[in-house]
Amino acid sequence: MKPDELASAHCAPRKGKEHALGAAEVQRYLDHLPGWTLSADGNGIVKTYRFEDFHRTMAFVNAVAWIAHVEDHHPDFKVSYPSCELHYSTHDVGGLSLNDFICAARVESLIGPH
Ligand SMILES: C[C@H](O)[C@H](O)[C@H]1CNC2=NC(N)=NC(=O)C2=N1
Repeated sequence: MKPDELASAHCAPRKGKEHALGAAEVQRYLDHLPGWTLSADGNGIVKTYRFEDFHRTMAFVNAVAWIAHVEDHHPDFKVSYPSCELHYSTHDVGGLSLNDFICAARVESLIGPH
């Protein structure tokens, strides 16, 4: 999939090692997702979003939760008063799949320029 197609794609059940993305493909997608980086263990992608106050942070958390519900793909959240760290990884492949990048791209579209 081309990186600019991620935000309009939908997650699909992806289970098993054959759906794990290789390092080159991971880097190609990360290059199109500003602020997203590989997690320390290399099995996930992370980004911290910053907000003016708790209300805005929680509005973001709820919007991302809706994406998770619709796409049936679920991030870990680390929530503080002015920030939310998102962590996407695909447990079913033991690493990164296309689903992680689709959701990250959808969050980027949701939040707009920042
Ligand atoms: C059946 C269902 O699609 C799977 O259990 C989904 C649900 N949400 C998921 N979320 C994440 N982050 N990783 C998964 O492997 C995963 N699997």
